[in-house]
Amino acid sequence: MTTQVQSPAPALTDWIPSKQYIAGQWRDGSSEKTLSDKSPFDGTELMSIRQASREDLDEAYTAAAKAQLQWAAQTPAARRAVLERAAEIFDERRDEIIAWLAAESGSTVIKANIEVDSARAITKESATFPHRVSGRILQSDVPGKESRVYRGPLGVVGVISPWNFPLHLSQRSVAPALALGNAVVLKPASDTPVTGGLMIARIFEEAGLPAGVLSVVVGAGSEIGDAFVEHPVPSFISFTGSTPVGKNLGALASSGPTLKHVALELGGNSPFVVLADADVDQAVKAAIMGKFLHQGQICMAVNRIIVEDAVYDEFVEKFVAHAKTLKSGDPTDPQTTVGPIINAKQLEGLQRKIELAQEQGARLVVEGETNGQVLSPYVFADVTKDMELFQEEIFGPIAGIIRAADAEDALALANASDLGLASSVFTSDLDRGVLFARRIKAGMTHVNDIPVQDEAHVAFGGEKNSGLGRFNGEWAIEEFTTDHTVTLQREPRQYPF
Ligand SMILES: NC(=O)C1=CN([C@@H]2O[C@H](COP(=O)(O)OP(=O)(O)OC[C@H]3O[C@@H](n4cnc5c(N)ncnc54)[C@H](O)[C@@H]3O)[C@@H](O)[C@H]2O)C=CC1
Ligand SMILES: O=C(O)c1ccc(O)c(O)c1
Repeated sequence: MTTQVQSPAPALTDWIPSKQYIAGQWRDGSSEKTLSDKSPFDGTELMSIRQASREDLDEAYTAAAKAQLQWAAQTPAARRAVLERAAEIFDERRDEIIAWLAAESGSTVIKANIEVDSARAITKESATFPHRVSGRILQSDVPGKESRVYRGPLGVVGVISPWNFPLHLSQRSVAPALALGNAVVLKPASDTPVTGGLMIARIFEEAGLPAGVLSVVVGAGSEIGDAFVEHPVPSFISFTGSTPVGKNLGALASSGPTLKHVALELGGNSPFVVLADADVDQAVKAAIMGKFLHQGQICMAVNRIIVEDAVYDEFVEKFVAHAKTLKSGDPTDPQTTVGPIINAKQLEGLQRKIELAQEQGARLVVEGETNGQVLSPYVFADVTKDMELFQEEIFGPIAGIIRAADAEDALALANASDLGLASSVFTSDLDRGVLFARRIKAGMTHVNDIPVQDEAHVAFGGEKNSGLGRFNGEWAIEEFTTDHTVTLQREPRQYPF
C-alpha cells in the first residue's frame, strides 16, 4: 500500500512533544545545547529541543536497569501484546509517520512507504519472539547432575542509529530487544531526532510499554556518545552508522570500565555485477532503483556497477537514458525519485567526489546539478578500481560503471573492497548466479535483484569492515538474548580431596 503525503502535511508536532523521553517522562534535556531539527529540503524548522546531557543519559540508563526486571518478568503474551499494539499504531498513524519521514529525513514518498513497511514488519516479527525463546536441558557425565542452559534477556541495551532510514534502523534493534525482555536507551542521529527516536518512544508509550523500559536521549555524538557506550548499565550496544565511528565504538565497548557486547552495522560498498548472459534491460531497471532510491543514501545502495565487456556498451547506453528520466526535487511530490541530501556536510562531500572522479579520469555520461540541497543524478563510466569512486562508499546519487573483462575479473572487482555488506549479480543462469554469489565476500548477495533488501525474518548483516552480527528473525533472538548455564547436582558428589 503506498500512502501519499498529504498536502499540506499533517501537523507535525501535535503528536510528538519537543522533549526528551526519559524514564517515562517527556521533559527538556539539561544540556546547554539546543538542537534545531530542520527539513533538509527547505530548511523549515520542524522542532527545537534541548539536548540531553550525560546526567540525563545516566537517569535514562538507571531507570532502564530498574524497569527491566519487571518487564522481563512479564509473561510472553504480555510483551507480545505491546509489540502487536505498536504495529497497529504504525497503521493508524501511517500518514503522520510518512509526513515526518518526508519532512525530517528528505525521504521521497516511495522511500518513506518502504521504510514504514519495514519498521512495521520488524515490529510484527518481534511480537513473535517472546514465545520463540527456548533453553536446553543436557545430560551430564557427572553422576547425579543435570545441566540446563537458560536463554534470557541481556538486561539493558543501548541503541545508536543513523539518519538515512532512521525509523527502521532504530526499530530493528529496539523492537527485538524489548520483545525479548530487555530495556532500551536509544540515541537517534542529530539529523533525525523524531523519526529516529522520539516517534518510536511515542508509539511504544501509546502501546502501553511500562515507563522506564524505553528512553530516548537526543544528544550530540560528541557530547554523550562515548558516555553512552562506557556507562556501566548497558551490557549490549547496537550501533548502525559509519565504519569509522563504529570501529571506535567497538573499541570503547571492549576497553571501557565494563565489557559490552556489540552489534555493528556499518558502511557498504555494494558491487552490482552484470554478467554477459544477463537480461540487460532488467539489470538497468534494478541498477537505477538500487542506486537512486533515497538519493543513494543507503548502506546497501549500488556503489560499484561492474559490467562484463560483452554487454558493457549496451548497459551504459540504457542506464544513461533511464537516469536522465529521473525527477529530482521536493520529496513530498509523488513523482520525485531523487530528494534532498540530508545536510550541507554530506552535500559538500558528494560534490568533492564528483570533482575527484573527473580529476581521476572517469568519463562523465550524465551531468547532474545542485539545486539547494538537491543533487540530481551524476553517472560516470569507465571507472577503474584505483579511483575513489570505486574504493569508497558514495552514499549519494552518483553512479560509477566499471568494465570487467570476463566473469572472473568481475568477481575479483566485486571483492576488491574492505567492505562486504550487500551485493547483486545478474545472469540468466540461476545456478551460476548462486555459485557466483557465494564467492562474493559479503553478508548478503541477491541474484537478479537489487542489493537493497531487508526482510524481517531473513538474516541481515555484513562481513569484513561492514560490521559484526546479524539482525532479523532467529538471528535477532540470538543477538538480544544470552545463555545462563545452571547445573543441578541431585546426589552428593564425591570429590578427590
Ligand atoms: N550497515 C547499515 O545497516 C547502515 C550503515 N550506515 C552507514 O552510516 C553512515 C551514514 O550515517 P551517519 O549517521 O552519518 O553515520 P555516523 O556514523 O556519523 O553516525 C551514526 C550514529 O552515531 C552517532 N555518533 C557519532 N559519533 C559518535 C560517537 N563518538 N559515539 C557514539 N555515537 C556517535 C551519530 O550521532 C549517529 O546517531 C554511512 O557510512 C552508512 O553506510 C547507515 C545506515 C545503515
Ligand atoms: O543501511 C541502510 O541504509 C538500511 C536501509 C534499509 C534497511 O532495511 C536496512 O536494514 C538498512
